[in-house]
Amino acid sequence: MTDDDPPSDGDSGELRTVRRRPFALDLTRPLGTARGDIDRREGFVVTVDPAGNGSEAVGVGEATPLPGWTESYEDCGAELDAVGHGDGSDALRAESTPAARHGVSLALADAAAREAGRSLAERLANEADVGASPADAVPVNATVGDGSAAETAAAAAQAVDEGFDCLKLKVGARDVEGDVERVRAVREAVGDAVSLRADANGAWDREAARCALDALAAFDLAYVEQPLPVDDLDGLAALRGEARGGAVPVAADESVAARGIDAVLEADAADAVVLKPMALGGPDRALAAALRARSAGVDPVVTTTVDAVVARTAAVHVAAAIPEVSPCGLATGTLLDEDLAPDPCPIDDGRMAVPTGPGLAGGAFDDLRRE
Ligand SMILES: O=C(O)CCC(=O)c1ccccc1C(=O)O
Ligand SMILES: [Mg+2]
Repeated sequence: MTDDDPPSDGDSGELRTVRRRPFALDLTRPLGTARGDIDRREGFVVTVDPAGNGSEAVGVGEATPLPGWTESYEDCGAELDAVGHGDGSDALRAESTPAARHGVSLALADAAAREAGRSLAERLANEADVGASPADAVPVNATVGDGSAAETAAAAAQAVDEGFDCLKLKVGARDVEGDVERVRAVREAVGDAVSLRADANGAWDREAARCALDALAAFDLAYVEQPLPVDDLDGLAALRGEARGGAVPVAADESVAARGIDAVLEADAADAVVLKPMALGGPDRALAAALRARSAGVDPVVTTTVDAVVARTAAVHVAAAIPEVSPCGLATGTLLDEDLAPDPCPIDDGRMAVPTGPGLAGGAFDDLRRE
């Protein structure tokens, strides 16, 4: 990492100092998706010092944009620089620069939670009026990228050996028959007790999606994620009822990030919604979307955008604040070849531990907070 702080306003008597420091992390191997490979993540560690005195309550956040999902790296950095002269996340535009808002709002929430001696999950749940104590562990799925049927089945079997009982397979990067063979191979390899999801990342048109869901109905999928392009909410709503009488539930992911949770719920477009704090503008916004989905009878699932450890840990706190959350796509740390700090959320038997705090993870990110 190199130092690239924006000019500090600490001397001018401003309430807050916001700093950003760039990082770049390679994936161990590319994650194959219908929208291309993800092979490297570049972003910013964000720190805020609400008291302006370098006290214990300096908060840390992370802004790791993923073009297609969020603003560009350049726009994210520019927005963080701008807010470094302003007064925090309220000034940040969640719609146009969600990753920047994520970084700052997370750092502020971490600082506030530390100050109060609570975990981030406790603070988020309290601010959102959840009315239940956060979980101390959350169920997670393993994420399996595109590959041949044999490669996919081998990766799936390995994940099950490691204790996962829910797997998410990337589909849509090859033709529908190829994906059906992959899902068949996985189901044969892991047996009936393992929950399977498939994520098409918007690859199919309506006809291909109907074919795919008809063929995939034989394999007892928990859901197919984003089978249609982001804007086709009516298509998603229709697909839910069509395929073998609705045998394959539908989840919306890109559609939530692009159109907003309210539009997706209003259109009856999904049985489940995939919520990425980095794409939605922050942990607070992701939790709010999850609670709205819940009250509409739609199942919320929290995932990362293959973020570094700070944002990943924040997403774990978001998931922990959702009562009885379904398996979440948070087990993405092992996709990275290196990380900003050791991971404070060990996975055991398909469940990820939620750090007790204060803030994100007690002293686990002290080096990042103080650098
Ligand atoms: O949900 C998971 O298992 C991991 C996260 C994931 O798949 C993902 C990661 C980066 C960008 C997009 C996506 C996605 O869900 O489509
Ligand atoms: Mg997805």
